[in-house]
Amino acid sequence: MHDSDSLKDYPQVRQLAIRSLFEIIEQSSEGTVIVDRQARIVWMNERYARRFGLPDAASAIGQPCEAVIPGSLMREVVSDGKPILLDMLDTPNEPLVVMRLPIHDDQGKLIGAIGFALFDELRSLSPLLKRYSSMQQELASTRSQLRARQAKYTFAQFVGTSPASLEAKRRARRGANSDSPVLLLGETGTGKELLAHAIHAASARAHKAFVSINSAAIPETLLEAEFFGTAPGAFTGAERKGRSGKLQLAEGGTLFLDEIGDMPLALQSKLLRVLQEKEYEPVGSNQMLRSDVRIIAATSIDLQAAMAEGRFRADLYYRLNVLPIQVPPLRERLDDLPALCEAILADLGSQYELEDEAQALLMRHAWPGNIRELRNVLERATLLADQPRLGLCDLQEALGPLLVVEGAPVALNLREACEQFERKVIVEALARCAGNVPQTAQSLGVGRSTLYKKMVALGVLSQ
Ligand SMILES: Nc1ncnc2c1ncn2[C@@H]1O[C@H](COP(=O)(O)OP(=O)(O)OP(=O)(O)O)[C@@H](O)[C@H]1O
Repeated sequence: MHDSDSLKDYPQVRQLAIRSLFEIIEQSSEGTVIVDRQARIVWMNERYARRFGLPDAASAIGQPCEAVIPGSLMREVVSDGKPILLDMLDTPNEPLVVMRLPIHDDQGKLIGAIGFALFDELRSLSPLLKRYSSMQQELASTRSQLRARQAKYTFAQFVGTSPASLEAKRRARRGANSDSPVLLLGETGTGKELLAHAIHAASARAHKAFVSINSAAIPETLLEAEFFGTAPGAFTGAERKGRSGKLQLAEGGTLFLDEIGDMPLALQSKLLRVLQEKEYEPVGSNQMLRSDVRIIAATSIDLQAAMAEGRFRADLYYRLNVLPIQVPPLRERLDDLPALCEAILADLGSQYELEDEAQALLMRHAWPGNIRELRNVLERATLLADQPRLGLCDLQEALGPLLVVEGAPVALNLREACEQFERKVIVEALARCAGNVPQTAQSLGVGRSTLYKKMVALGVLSQ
């Protein structure tokens, strides 16, 4: 009889094929396991048992499959009866390529499932596995980057129930519900950045990135590349490969432009184009990229004055000024001070408390550095104090010279009154010049070193 004759009896051939298939896969696979209808292991080969740290296959019998094979989906197969022809099973060593098939009895009733771990013998799958593991790595790094770029604050962290605070919060919430630009205006340390985070966190873009760029902190020559990124080959050395700009990192999310008033004019024109056309070119590229970002800008300088002096483009100002939010200085919302102190002290360590006289002293200070200054003062007081109850002396020491808030009832002698007036003039001029001392000195008509000396003497600048 020819070999081919034995292939004519189809049912017989089918049985042989089934047996051969089972034997070949069973022998060449990394492991085989059979479970019953309850997903309990009824058989396992020795190799597979050892892979999962068992001394022998017999010790697996009767155990739920997941107890032996973490992440096993055999239970899914016995519950819905559907095969999983190709899947990846993560194991502590390497991922396995697995195949899971339901087992039916002669009447077609589902009685269990068989799983094969195909790995070593399927070398042709190694490019696939490589790709899978590099995709896993990429996914993990994208996830961690996104986590790092998520909003750090929510509205709940903006402490304050004074009318001025509630109004700023109300407008910010309105900003969160729209996609239009938001312009946060207010002195340094008033909580503009906190509100920008909170707006993003409450917006529809919350699951995407929140990216900040501070125009005052980055040298002008680097700002454009930082903003738009660079094309491959645009630079030599480390930058040769090209780099994503903040706009690209914020794609789909929110771009926070801190100290927008310090943005160079050339960059202002390019930003305007992004806002209007929603496209930009990375540095050294001639390819336009589409951009979908929500802009929140903040400044502590007077943008109207900057416009009048030609330092800020009027068209950009009008484009950004869709929803202006004035964040009030602390001296105009001293009602918020007790709650702010409590929140900050709780953040610094739950044991600290302020005595009444200490609180009263803080209520008299004008807080040119606003809540940032309050935080620093309280932090300093907790470091200097010997006990958790912070008294008047602790706060006097931490605060330094008091800058008395206008209108506060206080008896001053002539020298103190003159000093207070000088301090007020200097602090206001500094605020107008965004803290730039040479510019402030010029505007006050005094020399730079004279101004520095006065600032130290008056406690505007610590020594
Ligand atoms: N209403 C508030 N409640 C609680 N903490 C606040 C509040 N406002 C500001 N802070 C805290 O004060 C500090 C300064 O706030 P933030 O950086 O948001 O100010 P800013 O206006 O952006 O300052 P700058 O203009 O100098 O960048 C931060 O530690 C912030 O968490």
